[in-house]
Amino acid sequence: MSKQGNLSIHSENIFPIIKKWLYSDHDIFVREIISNACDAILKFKKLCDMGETTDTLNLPFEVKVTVNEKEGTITVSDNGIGMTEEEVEKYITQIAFSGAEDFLNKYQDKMDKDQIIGHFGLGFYSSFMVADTVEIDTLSYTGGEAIHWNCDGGTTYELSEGKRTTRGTDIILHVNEESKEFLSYYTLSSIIEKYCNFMPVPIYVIDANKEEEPAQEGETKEPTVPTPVNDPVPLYTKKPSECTDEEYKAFYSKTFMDYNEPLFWIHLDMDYPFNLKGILYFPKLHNEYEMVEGKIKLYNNQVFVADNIKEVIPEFLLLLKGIIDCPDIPLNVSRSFLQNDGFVKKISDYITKKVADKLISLYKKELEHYEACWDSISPFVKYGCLREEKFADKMNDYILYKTIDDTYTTLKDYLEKVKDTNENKVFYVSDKEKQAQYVSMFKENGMSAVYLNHPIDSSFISHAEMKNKDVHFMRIDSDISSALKQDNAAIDTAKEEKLGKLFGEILKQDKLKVKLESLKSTTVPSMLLISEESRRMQEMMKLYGMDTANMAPSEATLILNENHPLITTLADKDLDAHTKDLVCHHLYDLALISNQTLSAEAMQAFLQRNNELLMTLLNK
Ligand SMILES: Nc1ncnc2c1ncn2[C@@H]1O[C@H](COP(=O)(O)OP(=O)(O)OP(=O)(O)O)[C@@H](O)[C@H]1O
Repeated sequence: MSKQGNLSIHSENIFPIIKKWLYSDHDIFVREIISNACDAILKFKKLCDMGETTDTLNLPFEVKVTVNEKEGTITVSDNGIGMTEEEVEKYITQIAFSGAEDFLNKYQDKMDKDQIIGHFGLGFYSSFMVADTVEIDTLSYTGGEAIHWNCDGGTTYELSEGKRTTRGTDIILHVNEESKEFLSYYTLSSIIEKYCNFMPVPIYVIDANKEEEPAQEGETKEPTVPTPVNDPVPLYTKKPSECTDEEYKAFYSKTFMDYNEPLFWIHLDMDYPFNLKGILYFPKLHNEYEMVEGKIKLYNNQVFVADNIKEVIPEFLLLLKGIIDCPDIPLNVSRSFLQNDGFVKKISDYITKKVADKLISLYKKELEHYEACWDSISPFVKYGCLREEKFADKMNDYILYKTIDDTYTTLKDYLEKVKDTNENKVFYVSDKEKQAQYVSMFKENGMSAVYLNHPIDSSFISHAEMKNKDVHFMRIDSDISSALKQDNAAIDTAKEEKLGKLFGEILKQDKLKVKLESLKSTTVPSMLLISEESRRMQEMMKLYGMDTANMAPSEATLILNENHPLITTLADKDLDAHTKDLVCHHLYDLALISNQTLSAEAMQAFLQRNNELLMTLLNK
């Protein structure tokens, strides 16, 4: 039997386009050809299950990829369903080809290759991206003649009698000059691992040019048992009830090459109204400022599609590591289509809901563990709240705040605790070092404040205020709470005025307010309070790249403690001008220092003053 045929009337332009197109990721052919081979095996298995065939020859089911660098070929062999002559003509030359033609007509004008999510649809013909000639050797499970198909990338193909004696198909690619890199056993193996690591049939990669090392004299050599490059039954395809913690952890480290244990995970398993399986892992952060580089691998029926597709997976989840396998997502469509697709939105809503449910259940059932994980997961949860309204609504009562006593609290519990001293006000620490003096004052007075010192927190604070209407977040140095002041202490206004005038004349800072307060603490003579609003405004302007250098400093108030001897002496004693100047500057600098770093100039003056003070001590 030998026969020639024309591929299609419009085919002249197809091959050059296939060859050029998707040049950047032409390794896709690996996925297309191997997934066809797996499909052929699954189809045959199905026939066996249905009792349609009793052919048990040629087992076990497997796909073999043989690379022969010397001959320049890659052969993908399967022992699946095979094809008859009619099927080759129908599926390969008519349907598949018209599929490829349709596909290219549709997308060749779109220069943006990312337009098509998974590039599904190019199918068998993607092999012509890397091969000049492609051959098919196939024998159908229905028996009959083995078929050989051959096409050299022109407009015709040849059909003749094939050589296969067992059921299945060999696809032989004669790799072209420009694609020789794929003939390397290691390159090809790693591409197969990338695209086919969870395909449902064992896949073996064989180096045809590798010679077995001869056994040494007197040595009996054990034959090497080949191992598949893939995991045909990945953990996420199993039922959650069948998986152990150890298996989840092992799957994590193998899949993500991360040898740190994940904090916890969510096994997704949905059949209706869409199919979705997967596992999402929460990785552990090594320090509080680290942002993990997450990775969500998207699969379609165990065939790898791509990493981190934000059109399908809510963006904030990309901070996690995980696998999502959803056969229902339409992948041969543009990204902008996916973005606006209601069905895809439902999938992403489902995943978001599952994540929130898991976190809430941890809070309710394993609070201790949830608290232990909080520092690692908090940037993720907060980012999620900023990005997804629904997630924020669900999580609102389960967001933890770390207090200055190193305990964890919810917003509700915090507000309940402070309702007598600072109702609806949350004092927070944004910088542990710079605000240490305020923290110790709070602690001395039994007051509570929370740490919000992650870069994400400034945005999160505004969001939390929006969600919790009456609540105000105040940085710990922005206000003097009544709890820090002495009860019912009347301020001597004449003294306050006198000191205000003195500091005004000496410091010459128009914007600086001076206030006398009767603080409980007798160790702090002066402190600086920075207005929350004006500080936030400046921070925001900085964030948007506006020049804040020449702007007036944030509204600040210098608090002088009426109960500190330095202040009373300064107010009451008749001091010479130089001493007054020295003490006022110093009190201001001391207040400033516990709030921010001094400018170079201020630091210079401060050090000089210190020296002078030491000299006066020595000269006493
Ligand atoms: N190894 C194989 N064994 C048996 N049939 C095959 C094999 N490879 C391809 N075929 C047949 O050729 C058809 C066309 O394959 P092609 O890869 O072009 O498209 P597809 O697999 O149907 O869809 P997709 O575009 O998603 O890949 C397949 O549907 C199948 O019937």
